[in-house]
Amino acid sequence: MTATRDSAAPSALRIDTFTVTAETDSSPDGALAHWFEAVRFGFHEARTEPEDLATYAAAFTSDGRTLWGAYDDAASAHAWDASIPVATYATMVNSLNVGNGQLLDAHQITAVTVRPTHRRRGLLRTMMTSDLQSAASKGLAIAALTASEATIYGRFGFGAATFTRNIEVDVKERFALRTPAFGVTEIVAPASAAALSEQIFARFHHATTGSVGRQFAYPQRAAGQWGEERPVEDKGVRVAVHYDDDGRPDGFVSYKFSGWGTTPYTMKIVDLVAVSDSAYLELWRYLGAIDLVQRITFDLAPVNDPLPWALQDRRCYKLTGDEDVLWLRILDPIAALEARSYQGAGTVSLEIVDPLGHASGRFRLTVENGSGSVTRLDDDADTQLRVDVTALGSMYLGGVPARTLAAAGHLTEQGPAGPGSLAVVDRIFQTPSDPYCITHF
Ligand SMILES: CC(=O)SCCNC(=O)CCNC(=O)[C@H](O)C(C)(C)COP(=O)(O)OP(=O)(O)OC[C@H]1O[C@@H](n2cnc3c(N)ncnc32)[C@H](O)[C@@H]1OP(=O)(O)O
Repeated sequence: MTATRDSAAPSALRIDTFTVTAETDSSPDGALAHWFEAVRFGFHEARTEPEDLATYAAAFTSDGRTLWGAYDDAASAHAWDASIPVATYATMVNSLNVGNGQLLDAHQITAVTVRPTHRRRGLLRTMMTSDLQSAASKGLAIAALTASEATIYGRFGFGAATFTRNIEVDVKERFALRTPAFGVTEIVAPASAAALSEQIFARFHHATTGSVGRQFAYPQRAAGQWGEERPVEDKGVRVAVHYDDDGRPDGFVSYKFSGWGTTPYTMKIVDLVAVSDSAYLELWRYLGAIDLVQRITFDLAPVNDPLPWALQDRRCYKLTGDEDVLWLRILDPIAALEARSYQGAGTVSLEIVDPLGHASGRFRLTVENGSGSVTRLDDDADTQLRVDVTALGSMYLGGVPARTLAAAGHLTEQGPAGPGSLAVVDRIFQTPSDPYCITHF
């Protein structure tokens, strides 16, 4: 474990950061155990079981996580152990599919908690501003997170960029698909499930704009090797894999029965990954054929879900919620805008407004044959559009049209060449499908 100290912490608090490695002390008295105590406290979860710490340490080592803890050395007598941080924060780097199969390293932020006794004193702001500065100086063009509340991260330049839907599907007698069946679906032996899920996710990740690479825990949870609460086997999780006509696995679903006490009898999808729309529908055909089940719930359905349109009776499909998943923060607009692909050709000049300064400036984006190049302009150059950095994050993957953000005041046409530039942005930023992120972190 390597540690550094941040002297910018609010007075009397000490911020340490450490990376988890194979040598990290995972004993109940170690810094990792104390860090977990704080995170689980922050998210209202039960205290960590000591025997789980070594498993988490191995997982975090594989993820390459850096952990932050803010410590209150001046805690009064009888207060919780001063070695348990009063605030936590963690980062790792994973790839983000920015469209057209292009993967860009994204700086991921997770495990943000501040103890109620220490909230609203600027602890989050201290950790976040110092971390974003460091990520930008390492050359990471984008930071990403999934947010517990929509009100926290806009002030740091993050905009909601991908969305999913919560659905309930009635799988009683009237459930049937109108699409022709293809391939086969098999129940997977528990020992093979993690590797198969990884293999299928890798294909999905390369094919899906908005997907982020998964941390160590994902295949374990998909396979039931890890349960929802603890990294120990959950024997209630079952896994089915769909194989295409050539016998190649192209989708999996892992699911768990909610119990005979739940009515209607409900199967909850733990994870579902399909590399094509047809594999997705075949997994639903399988789910709809499970006997004794009346309802299936899924929290990560795509916004433009083909399922209701493939059902004989689209009213089997009920939308129960709408969620933002990935929030993006552009740190380097030149690298970020040049990494994604575009539709056709067009030119637009932008003034990016970023209160933290990372993406501030004036830029010209020139798109030819779907590729973009970006030039920094003089600070007093005329530009056609003024855009908040949060809006740039929201429109970056094509998930939110610029005209929608403009209507909400986040984007404004300006200057003599401004009129019409919004339409140009909407045309060139359009993507063939909605960005779709099915990974929380
Ligand atoms: C990526 C993730 O991990 S998402 C999980 C986020 N964590 C949680 O939801 C756990 C419960 N909440 C918490 O632990 C804390 O309340 C946190 C982490 C959200 C905020 O920590 P704090 O140290 O209190 O934030 P800090 O004092 O730095 O506030 C910075 C600014 O954000 C604002 N802010 C902080 N939390 C919130 C919130 N939940 N809603 C709205 N505004 C907020 C503050 O008012 C402040 O605004 P200002 O700069 O305009 O004055």
